[in-house]
Amino acid sequence: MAEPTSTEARPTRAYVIHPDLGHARTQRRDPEHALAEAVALAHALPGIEIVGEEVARLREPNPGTLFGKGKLAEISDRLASVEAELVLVDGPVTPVQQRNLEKDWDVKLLDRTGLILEIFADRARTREGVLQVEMAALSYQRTRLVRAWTHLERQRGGLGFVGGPGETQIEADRRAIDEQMTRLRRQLERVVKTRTLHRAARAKVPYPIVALVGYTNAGKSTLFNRMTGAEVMAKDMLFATLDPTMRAIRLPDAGGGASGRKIILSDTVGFISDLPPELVAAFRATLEEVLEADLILHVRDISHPETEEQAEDVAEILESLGVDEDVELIEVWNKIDALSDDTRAALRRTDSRTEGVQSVSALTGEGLDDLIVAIDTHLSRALDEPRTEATVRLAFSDGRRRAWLHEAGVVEREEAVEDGLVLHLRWTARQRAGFEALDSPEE
Ligand SMILES: Nc1nc2c(ncn2[C@@H]2O[C@H](COP(=O)(O)OP(=O)(O)OP(=O)(O)O)[C@@H](O)[C@H]2O)c(=O)[nH]1
Ligand SMILES: [Mg+2]
Repeated sequence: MAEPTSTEARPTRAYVIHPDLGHARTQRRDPEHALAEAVALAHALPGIEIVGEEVARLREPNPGTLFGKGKLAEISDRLASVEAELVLVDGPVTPVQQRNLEKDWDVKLLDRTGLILEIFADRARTREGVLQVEMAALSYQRTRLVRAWTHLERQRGGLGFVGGPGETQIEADRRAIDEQMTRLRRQLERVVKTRTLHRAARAKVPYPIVALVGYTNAGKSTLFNRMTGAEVMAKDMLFATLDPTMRAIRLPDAGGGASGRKIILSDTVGFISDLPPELVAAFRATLEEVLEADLILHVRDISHPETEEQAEDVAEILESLGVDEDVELIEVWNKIDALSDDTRAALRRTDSRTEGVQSVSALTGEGLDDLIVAIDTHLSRALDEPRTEATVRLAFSDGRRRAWLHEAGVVEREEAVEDGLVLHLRWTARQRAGFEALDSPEE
């Protein structure tokens, strides 16, 4: 095994492989996109230089070496020619396969779970986040005591908690891990208890909670920053946000639209496909805020080629977290600035026809006024605010105020009369005040 000759902070040369099992399992995703996502994941790890990447097709995983003989040699040559030190395999690798591949290729190897754990370990900020990553890492490591992935740890002092046990004392190590997990679990319980107290204190603040959720890199933090003026890290890096960040804000007055309602906005960790099961469980509590949200904003990167698949993944995870189907939810179609004019115009049409969809650009601010009106409307519904009926008469030319009422979702019925439109409404006092604050059209 090639040991680094010194501890200088030069980046680790990493090679990314996405094993494509083809028809061996139902493949929803284009393997090239999966590889691109794996490379993006790898970039999220500090101190890494990607020196190569490939989709490696295999008909059936070999139990001993994952890849068959020919493939093994082929990849080995490529690894040698780029002098790779670390191989990231975007999929599950058994401990035995890992050991054999490391020996055969003379590299360190991380599988997908190991990689995500490394990233989580690097990103965790709060006490609870750190403890959860430690728990997840330990339970993962317990199953593969053949060898710990000590390479990165040595490089940058990360993941010290997994300790890199040697291969000689597996039994003792297992016991030590169990003890450590028990300790962590106790600490975690204490932290969660404290947090519950905090939450109880916050519950007295009568602001509704609005949670931003979505696939990683969808633009949640960027939107959060736009809306709060805060500088939560927004990076073109997966998992830029690990622990939820919450901030109380007053909804801005969107051109006479929204009400100045106070809300708590919560930014959360991004989702990814095939989140390792250990992590789903471990991060459930991190996403607990989502369970308490009065309104969920599902932020989507609508410019991403696999935006539909990503949305399905998010829906699945929300369901597995126990988010109720009748929780109010707005789909925020983000990054419309990155679309062609035609696609964008088409989206805007769909959006204005579809309840619960708002297209925006968190980057340019386009569409945010409408989003704020929609948040207000959805919240008033979620909070079950009392509504009254009203009728409003508008001139045919008053398209703006008519659009506002439709956007706010308060129109029950519309009829044309001789000199304009009569709109029958059901609205809350807040919505009424918002409408009355709109400028009247020039007569
Ligand atoms: N073109 C374009 N890029 C955007 C927009 N919103 C966000 N981005 C970019 O997308 C990348 C990811 O944005 P983030 O806000 O960090 O995404 P996130 O959803 O918080 O990601 P995680 O925290 O990793 O889950 C950054 O490079 C942003 O600048 C947008 O409306 N248009
Ligand atoms: Mg973020």
